[in-house]
Amino acid sequence: MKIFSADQIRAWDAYTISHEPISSLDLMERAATALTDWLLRTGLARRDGHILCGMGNNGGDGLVVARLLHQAGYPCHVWIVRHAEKASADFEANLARYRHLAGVTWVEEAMEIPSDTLVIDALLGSGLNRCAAGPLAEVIRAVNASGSTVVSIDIASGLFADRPNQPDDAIIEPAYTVGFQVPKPAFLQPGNARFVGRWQVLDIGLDRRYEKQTPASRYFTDSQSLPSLRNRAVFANKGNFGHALLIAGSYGKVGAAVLASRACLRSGVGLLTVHVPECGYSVLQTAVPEAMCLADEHPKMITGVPDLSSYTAIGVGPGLGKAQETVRMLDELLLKLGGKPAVFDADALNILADNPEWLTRLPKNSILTPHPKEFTRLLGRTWADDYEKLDLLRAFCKRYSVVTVLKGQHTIVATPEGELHFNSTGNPGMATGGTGDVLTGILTALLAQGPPPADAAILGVYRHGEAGDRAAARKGEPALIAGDLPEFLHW
Ligand SMILES: NC(=O)C1=CN([C@@H]2O[C@H](COP(=O)(O)OP(=O)(O)OC[C@H]3O[C@@H](n4cnc5c(N)ncnc54)[C@H](O)[C@@H]3O)[C@@H](O)[C@H]2O)[C@@H](O)CC1
Ligand SMILES: Nc1ncnc2c1ncn2[C@@H]1O[C@H](COP(=O)(O)OP(=O)(O)O)[C@@H](O)[C@H]1O
Ligand SMILES: [K+]
Repeated sequence: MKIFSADQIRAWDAYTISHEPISSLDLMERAATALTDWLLRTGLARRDGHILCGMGNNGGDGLVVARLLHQAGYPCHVWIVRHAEKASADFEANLARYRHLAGVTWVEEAMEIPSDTLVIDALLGSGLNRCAAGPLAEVIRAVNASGSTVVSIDIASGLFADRPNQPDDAIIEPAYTVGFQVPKPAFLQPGNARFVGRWQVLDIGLDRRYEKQTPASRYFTDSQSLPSLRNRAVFANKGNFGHALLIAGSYGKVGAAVLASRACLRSGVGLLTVHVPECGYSVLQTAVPEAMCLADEHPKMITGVPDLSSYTAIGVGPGLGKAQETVRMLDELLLKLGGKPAVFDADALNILADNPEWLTRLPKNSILTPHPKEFTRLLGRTWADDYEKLDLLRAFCKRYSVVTVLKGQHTIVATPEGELHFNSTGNPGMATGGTGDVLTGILTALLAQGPPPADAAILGVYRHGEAGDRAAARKGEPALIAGDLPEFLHW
């Protein structure tokens, strides 16, 4: 699914209005009807709730929701904050319609909000063009202080859809954000967690032709937009699915090699060889009998690179450590890789960060899988906000011609062409040691089977999160451990 900017979404509304065709008033009715149905379906609707409206179309949505809830037997208090000289036409039309049913209260300062009620936030939507100030800011702060359950329509009032806010901006902190059609960039930024809550988007029937014909550089990966794994032909043999080599583990961290290996084998690879320090040999042969094992001559760390000619993809990094001998091994690996597809993770990334001049030696389209800390090390700097992080990520991928998987809640797959793919699966239960090693195993297996690296990364990241979601559903988030993930992979 494409992710559009606030301007593009506005243009999409306009396209639908002129091509369906539908009046803007009827489109507002459709959006607010979908939202009211959601409130009724989830059981959040209640009598005596508070609906807070601004004077734009977001406020117009609020007035339609007020009317529909009233008609459904849930009359609410409607407050309108006077923040402008003039209201939007659709707001005015819906104010007139609502007034047939009940009154509204205009305010120019914060009102009393009870602590145990439902607040529907329709103050400001995607039309926000400066930070909320004056009475709007007062009302926003009063809502946040009330402790009520807040549902924001379209986006939390005060939150910019596609650019950073300042730390002191007045922004609603909702329990839920209910947006329309597609997620807004703001929903996906870790720094906005407080201002988004649990979010979802409702289909309001915006014209699909606009989505098809409008270019985007940001995507949301859901089950509908996944690259697929090649079908396994009936007469296939193991030679058809690649031979992966994992280079992983050091004394005390052989588990990382085991986790990556199990995940690799559960991701369709034909053959797997794992290169571990000598101390990991019997561990690996016992824990993962399906894998072949090469023992390094060093008892505790990996110091050498095997002959790479028979491998179709290489994964390096989990549990490696950063001993001098291992640093030399990575240098040798970069020399020997040629153009082979490869995944670099964990200490392989930390070694690259210590030797940034090696980044230009990475094979084109290599996959790098840093978490944010590792990414700051690779960059040699940090970022001022989530949006700058995305700019830096794009520039990094372009400069080194690599695919970068920036891990987190919505893991981002960034391509050398400048596309950003935000993942939709995964949960906080996965914030536990070793889940990244599992991802490396998955990605190495997929690369070995030959798809374009960006597709392998998008698909692998999605399935990794999905396995985490299945594991969490079965065991509960706190009980989830990395070893569960390979068992819950399903292709
Ligand atoms: N017909 C349509 O195009 C649809 C629009 N929809 C709703 O329309 C909303 C966007 O409507 P608008 O473009 O009217 O935008 P808003 O409802 O966000 O209001 C913008 C108005 O407030 C002013 N404003 C912006 N920032 C302000 C600030 N900090 N302090 C005071 N005033 C400020 C603007 O100048 C403008 O007059 C969406 O968020 C969505 O809720 C939905 O009804 C779906 C269909
Ligand atoms: N809150 C979260 N929501 C979704 N996924 C998460 C969350 N926290 C962590 N993850 C996922 O778990 C994995 C953690 O990887 P990483 O930090 O490398 O762990 P490790 O180094 O212990 O293997 C990543 O794929 C990340 O996307
Ligand atoms: K809002």
